[in-house]
Amino acid sequence: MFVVHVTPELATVAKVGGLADVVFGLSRELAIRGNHVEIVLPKYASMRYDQIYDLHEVHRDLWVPWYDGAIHCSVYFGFVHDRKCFFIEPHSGDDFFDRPAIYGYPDDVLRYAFFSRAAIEFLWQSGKHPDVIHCHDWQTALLPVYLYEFYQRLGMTHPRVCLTIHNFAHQGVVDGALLRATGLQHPERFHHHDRLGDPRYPGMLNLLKGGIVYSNFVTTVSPRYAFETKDQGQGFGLEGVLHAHQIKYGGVVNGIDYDLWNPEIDRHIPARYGIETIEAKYDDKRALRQRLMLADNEKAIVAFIGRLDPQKGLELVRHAIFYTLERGAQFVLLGSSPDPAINADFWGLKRMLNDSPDCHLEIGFDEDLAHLIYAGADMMLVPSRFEPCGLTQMIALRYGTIPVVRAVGGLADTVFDKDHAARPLHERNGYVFNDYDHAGLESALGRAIACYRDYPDDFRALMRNAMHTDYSWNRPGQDYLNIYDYIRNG
Ligand SMILES: Nc1ncnc2c1ncn2[C@@H]1O[C@H](COP(=O)(O)OP(=O)(O)O[C@H]2O[C@H](CO)[C@@H](O)[C@H](O)[C@H]2O)[C@@H](O)[C@H]1O
Repeated sequence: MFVVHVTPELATVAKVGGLADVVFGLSRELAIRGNHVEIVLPKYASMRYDQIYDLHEVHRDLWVPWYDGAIHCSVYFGFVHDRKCFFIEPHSGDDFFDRPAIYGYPDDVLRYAFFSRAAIEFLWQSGKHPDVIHCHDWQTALLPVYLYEFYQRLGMTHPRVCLTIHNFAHQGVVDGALLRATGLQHPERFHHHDRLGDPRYPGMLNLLKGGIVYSNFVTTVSPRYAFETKDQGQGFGLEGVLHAHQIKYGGVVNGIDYDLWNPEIDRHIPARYGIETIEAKYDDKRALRQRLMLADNEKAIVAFIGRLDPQKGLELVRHAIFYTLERGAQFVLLGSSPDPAINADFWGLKRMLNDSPDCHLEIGFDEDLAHLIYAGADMMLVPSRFEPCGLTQMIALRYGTIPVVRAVGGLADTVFDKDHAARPLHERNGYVFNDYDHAGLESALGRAIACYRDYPDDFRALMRNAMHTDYSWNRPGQDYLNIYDYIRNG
């Protein structure tokens, strides 16, 4: 099968969050299973060019319709860790992707509306007829709209579209200027509530909604989040749309890339280990302490890695830092936010805790340090308000680092409480709490720290269970292939 992923992010070249990891891992899994896979993404000025092999121009003149004219683009090809990637570079005064960051600009919606158009125009002009075009999030949700409104008429009748929604909090809501820019000419048609009309803001258009309406299949990244978004008011206004299209909506838990996240071969950590050689994890713990100048003692290390976004439960993270220190453990945080106020808040906290030998907050994005933390920490905290899937708990499990999570979204589908889960003992792999408050958090984190200190054998057994859990791309890869088959034959 020929599959093209159209995406705003791809690890290891253009990563803001978990979406980048998913495209990276899933594309490899599909290729291993004998499919032809290509990836189309913007040519950002801010990409990690050192991670792209053999980058060269393949199309000098791609003209992409925009407003009343067209924007001249070039297309480059290169390999990102063996994945075949096409990078689209527009040449216009807008400098859509020639900017220091990936997101965070007032014209973000127009930038990605343009990218989606450029991506399908590129597929069309280069004569590619993939079986499936797999789009990701609001940034590429207009692609199926373009396909069915413009390109099908031109003879592009073969491809089917699968849209994966990694987060309903971001939908790409914009005013009618979008229609003029994109050539989607008939306002009454596209503003209609059956198409792109935003359910919450009258007169506005919603790209993600358009993607749901026009795609052949829509997934989100866990069954629990699929249920929460459709039936529990977590769809940020799109609950009704999901209901109307529920026949083509489902959840597939993400995998993690076991080549990248594997303590047995990880080159970012000083000591490699597996289930049988778990002792070596403590060399990584020492290395982590050395790197972050933490005291070397008998205490557990509790870690948090993630975007510092309200989604991640920042008040509970803050509370967890003090609670952890009070309970005689150490705390390590790695995170950053595009919001200066949130960063400033955590910088304030960092200054306040500067003298503690048991706490380190690292405010920034650091892939290498992330590996060392996954390996060196004993517990990984994920106290999210909502969490579509969550990758940090799955990576932590792989490294024998025990997740302490709130039972929402994908966290509820992947972590099972040591003491309370309705699961056989060998499948229990972490600590889980329900209520989004201090007592909830303490009920799980307190048990985890106490088990580490008072029942080391039990904790060790839990670590082994964690490392046995299979969250590779093996199963989700097959699930996506089944979806692709279903829509091709539908
Ligand atoms: N400061 C930092 N330095 C280094 N590495 C950092 C970092 N901050 C985060 N990371 C890394 O980025 C990834 C984040 O994964 P998450 O599951 O938290 O994704 P996110 O919420 O961004 O994405 C959304 O999409 C993903 C994928 O579908 C869903 O799992 C998730 O629930 C949804 O919110 C992890 O690999 C983590 O290690």
